[in-house]
Amino acid sequence: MANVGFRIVNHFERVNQEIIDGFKGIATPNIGDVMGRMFAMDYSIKTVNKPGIHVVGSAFTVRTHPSDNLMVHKAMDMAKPGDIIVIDACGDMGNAILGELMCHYAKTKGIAGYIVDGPVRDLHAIAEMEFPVFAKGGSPRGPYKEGPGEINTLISCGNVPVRPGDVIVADDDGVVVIPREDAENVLKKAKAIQEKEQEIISAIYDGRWDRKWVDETLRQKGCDGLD
Ligand SMILES: O=C([O-])CC(=O)C(=O)O
Ligand SMILES: [Mg+2]
Repeated sequence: MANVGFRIVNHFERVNQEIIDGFKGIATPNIGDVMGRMFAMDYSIKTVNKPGIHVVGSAFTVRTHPSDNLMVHKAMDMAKPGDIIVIDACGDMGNAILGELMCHYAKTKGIAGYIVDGPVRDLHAIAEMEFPVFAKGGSPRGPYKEGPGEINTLISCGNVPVRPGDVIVADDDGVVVIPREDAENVLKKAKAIQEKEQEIISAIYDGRWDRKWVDETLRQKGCDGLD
């Protein structure tokens, strides 16, 4: 483990599959809200897929030198079915970190998707094949294959820390990261929020949505012009 910046960690704990599967169908805003609104990635990391995408998996992390994908190729060979490869490319927009070939290969391995703090390429082909990819944008510039980088160490992606084994949920709104030891608790709370929001929607259409809090809050904050 001495070669800081160029090393691979082979073993880490994944969250129980039942808990990971529990997040299927729960929208990212509901999950983000129950973590203090602190664990959602930056808006710039968004889907390059067609609308309606929703993916859940276990983080398999890569930190790569900007514009280089050597360690991402190694990660594809190592990741397990259901893993989402989360790539910290230092937020650099120089060169695409992956493209359609790497998506086809990942798909055959049962890898659930890619999240990239950087650009990708072959956008049309990726959208057509419906393999989940979230990135900062597109670029035709291809990646180098020189290294260095790290696999399965702490990374930062979209301004959120991500550790291998954290739970990732991504949809049209973006990406949330659930710290692995908190996954069960966050799942319970996110389900409760989802139910509560359904209740609110019913209340809106029944004319029962309580709006008193808006004026109360404005009054408390000293706003002029209220009745
Ligand atoms: O050349 C690369 O490594 C990335 C790429 O375009 C692909 O995977 O299709
Ligand atoms: Mg390509």
